[in-house]
Amino acid sequence: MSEPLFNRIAIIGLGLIGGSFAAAARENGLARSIVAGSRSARTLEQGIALGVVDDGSQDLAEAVKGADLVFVSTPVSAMGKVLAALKPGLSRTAIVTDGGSVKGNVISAARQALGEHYSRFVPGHPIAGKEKSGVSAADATLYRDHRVILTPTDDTDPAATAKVRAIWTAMGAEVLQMSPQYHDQVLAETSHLPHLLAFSLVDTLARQGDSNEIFRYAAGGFRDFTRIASSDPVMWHDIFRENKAALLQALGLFSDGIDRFRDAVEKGDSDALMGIMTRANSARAHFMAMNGRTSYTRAQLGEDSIMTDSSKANPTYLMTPGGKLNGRIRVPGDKSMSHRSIMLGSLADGVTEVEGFLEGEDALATLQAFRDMGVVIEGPANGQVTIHGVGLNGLKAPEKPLYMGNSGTSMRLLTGLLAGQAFDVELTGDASLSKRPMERVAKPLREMGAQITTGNEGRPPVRIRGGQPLKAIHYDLPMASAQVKSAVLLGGLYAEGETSVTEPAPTRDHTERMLGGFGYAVRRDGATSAVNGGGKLTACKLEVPADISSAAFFLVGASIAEGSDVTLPHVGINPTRTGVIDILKLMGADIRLENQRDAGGEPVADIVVKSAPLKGIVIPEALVPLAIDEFPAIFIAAACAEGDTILHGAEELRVKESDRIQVMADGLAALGVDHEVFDDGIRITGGAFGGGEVQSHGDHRIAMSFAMAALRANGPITIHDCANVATSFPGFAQLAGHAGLNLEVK
Ligand SMILES: O=C(O)C1=C[C@@H](OP(=O)(O)O)[C@@H](O)[C@H](O)C1
Ligand SMILES: C=C(OP(=O)(O)O)C(=O)O
Repeated sequence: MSEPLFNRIAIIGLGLIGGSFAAAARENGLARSIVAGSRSARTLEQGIALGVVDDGSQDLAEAVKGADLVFVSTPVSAMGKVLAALKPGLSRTAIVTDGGSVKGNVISAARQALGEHYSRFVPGHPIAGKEKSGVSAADATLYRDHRVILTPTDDTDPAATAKVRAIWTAMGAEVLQMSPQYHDQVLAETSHLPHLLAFSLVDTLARQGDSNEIFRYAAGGFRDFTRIASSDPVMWHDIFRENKAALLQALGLFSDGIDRFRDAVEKGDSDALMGIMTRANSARAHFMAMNGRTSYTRAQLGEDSIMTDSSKANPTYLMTPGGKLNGRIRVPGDKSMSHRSIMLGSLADGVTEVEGFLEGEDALATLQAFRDMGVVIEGPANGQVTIHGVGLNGLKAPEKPLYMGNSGTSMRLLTGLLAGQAFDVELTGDASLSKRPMERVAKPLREMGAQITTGNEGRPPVRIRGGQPLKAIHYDLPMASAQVKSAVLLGGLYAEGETSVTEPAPTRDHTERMLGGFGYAVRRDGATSAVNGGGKLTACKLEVPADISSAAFFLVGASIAEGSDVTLPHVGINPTRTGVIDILKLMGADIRLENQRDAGGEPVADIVVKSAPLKGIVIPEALVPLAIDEFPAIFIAAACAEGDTILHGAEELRVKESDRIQVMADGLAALGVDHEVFDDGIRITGGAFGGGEVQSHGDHRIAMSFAMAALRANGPITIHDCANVATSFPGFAQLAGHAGLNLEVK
């Protein structure tokens, strides 16, 4: 047996929290002996009788003698006195920690009471509890899969913090670390305020003369809202007093919110009412997703700064080799079009209805940004979104920076669109987006008169100074980028005169087509597109087809896995997006387009793919921009083809969510695929390959591409860091599993 973490643990205050800590320590073999200190002889007797602790003392200094860990779980208001009382018994090296729900005041009390021993005090707060209280309710599993927040200060000994972290982790808890101030603020907003409101609502209604009548009719809403008003008044009395400053601040925020709501009700302002409630709906959906550890809003909500155990938030794909793909696979809506539907719908006059919207995190980041700028957007529900457009000049200044998550398209297109607004705005993103180049859009927009600054080396954050008159320019795009083209055209909506852009090679033209769909004239002349500023967009109905970039994984998977036969219905086959089909066909793939039709100005088809022997090719450079997002998947096809596949002219791949040339090369190397990296591309020699461990570097397309590689690998493939698959393809694992891929999400 391994050594227990502690020799002797003393629990001071043997209620539900202390008793459960003792029970969990015992069950997990974390101490040789466990004793308790409590003023109540009865509690001690009970604890010993239940087998939760071995021994106990009413004298707290006596109780902690010989303990190398002391866990104090008395009410927060008593903490100072309790610590002073136990201090004389503390051994020099003993670590003291607590379970109080307020940290600032507890820390001040501990600093005073413990004196020179303060550096061994590790403030903590397990976020767990249940309706029952007292040691008789002690539960060895209470902390399993719950969060525990530690708030060490600069004076706290890091070794002591590490040991306290270790014991909580051993009890199955997820340990987070943050500053005491942040803890008190977050808890005031998310726990103390709701408790106060529940107590207050019940009390307010109970005071009314006919309260019995009211409660008789109290329905689910009342019960749900006020359940926590049954909590222990003594404990909450303590918390409200001890966390006064943060609670008052949270109450202030809340009363501002209530005033806004009241105002909207009074005026019968439907837009304002719908705005508040649709934002609340989506925020709550994000919270729930966040707790399921999937949402881009983790960072937006400050969680990145408090998450220390990110592995739990980030799934790994465990791929069993072999298998084939079969059936009808409906992949989610087109990402590029989903972004633009929100942008143009918001700027239109009237109500735009969208069907087939991609409920992935990138498109949701765009949607949230427009909500933050005052646009009322209902949904998404089952791909349906209703956008109450505010007109070209109706956006409002957001209250905080707009968070674009992982999405380059959101940040670049919004930079263009926001360059001509009357207000200042800042755009931020996650770790990957924060490394991507933004000067490519800032530069032409500055030429138009915009005031834009970018961060270090031209990366995010992007800060835009409002109120700058824009003038039209002609811009020759230095690289084939639909995002830069779109940013300039969207800026052009606000510029005086005709803004035109010429591209070096055709790139996706959804901005041009969709502007047309909203009744905004776009002049198109060969490689040049142009708009006149000052026009108007008119709301419309939009149908977003399935995303060919998501379909691409199945085009490759079905091509490489013998016996596959897949139909991908209703996929967008806009000619500026079909490079992947052309490339795979050149390699020998069996791909047919059936039922070709027009859906709201975009061509769509059902794509039928059957497995076929592939051969290596030199990829025509003209096809590169038309397949720019599909190269990770195409590289997997190349690894399964006979002979060499050679790609040049694809340096843009290095500035996507990851450096897609290098990251794919690293993954191919892990599987033993022969290849050679070029600055602007790669050579891949196809053949048999094995399993291995692949890092996706948080890049959705890398993760999904290597998932398909498993169909032909000779060993299992483990793909790390797959959370961002949800940016473009929520539900990928399930859908692919259904089609025949052997994928386990861990
Ligand atoms: O305009 C768009 O919707 C996109 C353009 C492309 O980016 P670049 O413009 O950087 O090539 C593409 O990679 C991205 O996924 C979506
Ligand atoms: C490059 C991509 O997206 P974005 O630039 O919007 O992050 C992509 O989806 O592959």
